[in-house]
Amino acid sequence: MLERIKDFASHFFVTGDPLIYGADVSIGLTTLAILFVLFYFKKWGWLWREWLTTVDHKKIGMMYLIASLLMLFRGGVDALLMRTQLALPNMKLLEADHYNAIFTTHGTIMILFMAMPMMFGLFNMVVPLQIGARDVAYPYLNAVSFWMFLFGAMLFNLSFVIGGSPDAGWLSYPPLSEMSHSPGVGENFYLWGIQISGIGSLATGINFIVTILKMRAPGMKMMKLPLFTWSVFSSSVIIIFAFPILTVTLALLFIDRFMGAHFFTMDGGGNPMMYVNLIWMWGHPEVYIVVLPAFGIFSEIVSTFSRKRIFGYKSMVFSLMSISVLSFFTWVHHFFTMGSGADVNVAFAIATMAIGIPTGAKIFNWLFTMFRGRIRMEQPMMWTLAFIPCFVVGGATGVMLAVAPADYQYHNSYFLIAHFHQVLIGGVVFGYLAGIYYWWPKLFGFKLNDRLGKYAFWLWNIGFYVCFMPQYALGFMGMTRRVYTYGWDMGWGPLNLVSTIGAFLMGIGFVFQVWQIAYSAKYGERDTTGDPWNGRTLEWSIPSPPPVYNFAVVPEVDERDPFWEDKERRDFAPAPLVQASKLEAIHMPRNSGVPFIFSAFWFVAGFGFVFDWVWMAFAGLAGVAVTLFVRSFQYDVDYYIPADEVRQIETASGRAV
Ligand code: HEA
Ligand code: HEM
Ligand SMILES: [Cu+2]
Repeated sequence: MLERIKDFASHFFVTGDPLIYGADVSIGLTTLAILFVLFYFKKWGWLWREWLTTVDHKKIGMMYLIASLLMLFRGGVDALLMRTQLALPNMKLLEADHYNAIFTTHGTIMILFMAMPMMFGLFNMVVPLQIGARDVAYPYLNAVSFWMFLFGAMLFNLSFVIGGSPDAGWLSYPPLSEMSHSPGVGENFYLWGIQISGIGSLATGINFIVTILKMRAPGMKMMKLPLFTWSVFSSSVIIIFAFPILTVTLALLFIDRFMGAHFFTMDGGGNPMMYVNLIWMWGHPEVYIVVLPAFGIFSEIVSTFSRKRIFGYKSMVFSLMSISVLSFFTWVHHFFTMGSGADVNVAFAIATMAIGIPTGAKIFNWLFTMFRGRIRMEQPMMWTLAFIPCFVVGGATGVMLAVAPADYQYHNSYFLIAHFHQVLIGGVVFGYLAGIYYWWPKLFGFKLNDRLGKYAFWLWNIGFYVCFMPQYALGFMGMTRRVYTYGWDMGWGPLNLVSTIGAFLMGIGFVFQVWQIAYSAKYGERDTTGDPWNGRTLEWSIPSPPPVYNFAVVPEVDERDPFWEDKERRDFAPAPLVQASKLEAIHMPRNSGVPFIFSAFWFVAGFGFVFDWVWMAFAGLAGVAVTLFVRSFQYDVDYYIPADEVRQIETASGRAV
């Protein structure tokens, strides 16, 4: 036992880097402060009843949002550390090893623990409201998904405090990620953190497909769905086909590492190229998983703020679905240079370029929607307008990369780094931010302050171009990705300095947004109407924030943009009130603590596997089994909100008499 404790303690002192000690101490102090507040104000019961056991899609959505903003902060600090190190030649801020760890955690966190949960947050906050449902199809599974994500993310982040971070890149190619080259525990944290949260993502994909197919309000045919909901559907379709590949790939790598198998090592008959193929069969679709919902958000916003129906609805749906199919046929473009041969490369190059066609169709549809519209420049619309040119340039450089012979030149250079940040920031981050600004008043009941938002907007936008445009040039000048420093003689100094300045501008933009949220919570304009933007879809027909059951009476739908059509029919006069006596009791899912405990046991099991403590891993797995067993005997999983209570809530919000 003593040996074990010593072994464990040694993990705290692996690197001897003052930066890490500093961060460890501040994490420790913050944790203590949070615990102190919870004890002091006796908030444990509240936390457990209202949040940890909730199955309400709105609350789960908010928790995803908070977690993803924290992860954006961590990923952003990583980014600024790297940019500071690269600002000048021969900088001494980070060691080579430390730099490797930072780009690995930055990339992994930004895609898997920032973009994915922010996206799931938006799915949860919006989809049931848009389709006139009272929750998702499987509210309990939804809670399982969230806690699996959160515990997976915590496990991954824990690597920073105990044991050392993974450092083999965000996709962890073997042989570098094999035991022979990465004997530390960092890779194990990577494998288990992603594995646990990945199961949650898969379950979310299934949940939303069923929700969209089965929970729509009467009359809402598939071709009448709001486009955001369509984009969630297309993204979920990719999830259910792509995430199982990830799960299997990481499991095989774990078996290599844990049991000395040879799936991906040359000795013993394995093949690292197999890993590269498998991981990109998930990795490429993954980038469309995160960008399609952003496209859906832009469609809603463009139409609302141009006060017009979306141009080309059917082609929008068709392009979403064709991108989700095409996204499975392009993965080889990530390794054109790894010897597939000219014929294979050509096939994948053409498939890759083909994605430009449906994407282009969407861009033109947005432009045509705005054409002759009465455009209102509110915050969501500003981010949408900023997205269009940014994404077109980022997409066009993607098409340049897709030219296989030319990719021999661009591959793994800063040209590539600039391409993917341009589509990820200009597309995904701008899109989700637009969505957050748009739906914030619905969920929280107040608007986010305009003035602070505009500062943030301009800082992000100017910062973006200042940061990433020079990187295209640096790529041509021969600067490769994943280098931790360079000499004066390379001539890369000035452009790198400019790039770093841009990165800090974006960082300041983020600070403004945090301030904006805090400020608006106190002083923000309250939304008393439920329809702050003159919206078109069902979520705007109910109060902000919506009552637990969302819709007191499930709406009947007969056309697209149902709420808008309804408003037009009554010439924008106030909606007629419901007769309180007609309101009925509402059937709802009951809260449960099992998803939290179940996922916590996965965390314990993952932690055990990370340190090779088999006793702990099996204890965790036993806990998982026991919670499943207990759950299977819980029959009391739902309840009715009495009609009287529904009447009370609806009369109080002025919707019923
Ligand atoms: C949200 C994320 C996202 C998105 C949307 C895209 C979109 C695209 N990407 Fe990108 N890509 C990444 C994220 C993304 N990518 C990441 C993270 C990597 C690197 C991973 C790593 O190595 O670590 C990468 C790497 C990458 C490579 C590998 C290069 C290399 O390693 O050497 C290639 C090569 O083909 C490529 C191509 C494309 C193409 C053709 C598109 C297309 O979908 C773009 C389509 C859009 C347009 C074309 C613009 C709009 C269209 C019009 C206005 C119509 C008219 C235009 C034409 C017909 C050309 N990407
Ligand atoms: C604030 C803006 C950002 C800055 C300044 C930034 C900066 C960087 C830097 C310096 C690198 C390492 C380059 C290298 O040495 O190879 C990098 C890599 C990466 N970034 Fe970002 N980034 C930002 C935002 C994002 C976002 C929002 C995402 C995803 C949604 C993202 C995803 C990635 C990925 C996947 C990698 C590759 C990691 C790897 O090579 O393993 N970044 N970024
Ligand atoms: Cu790709």
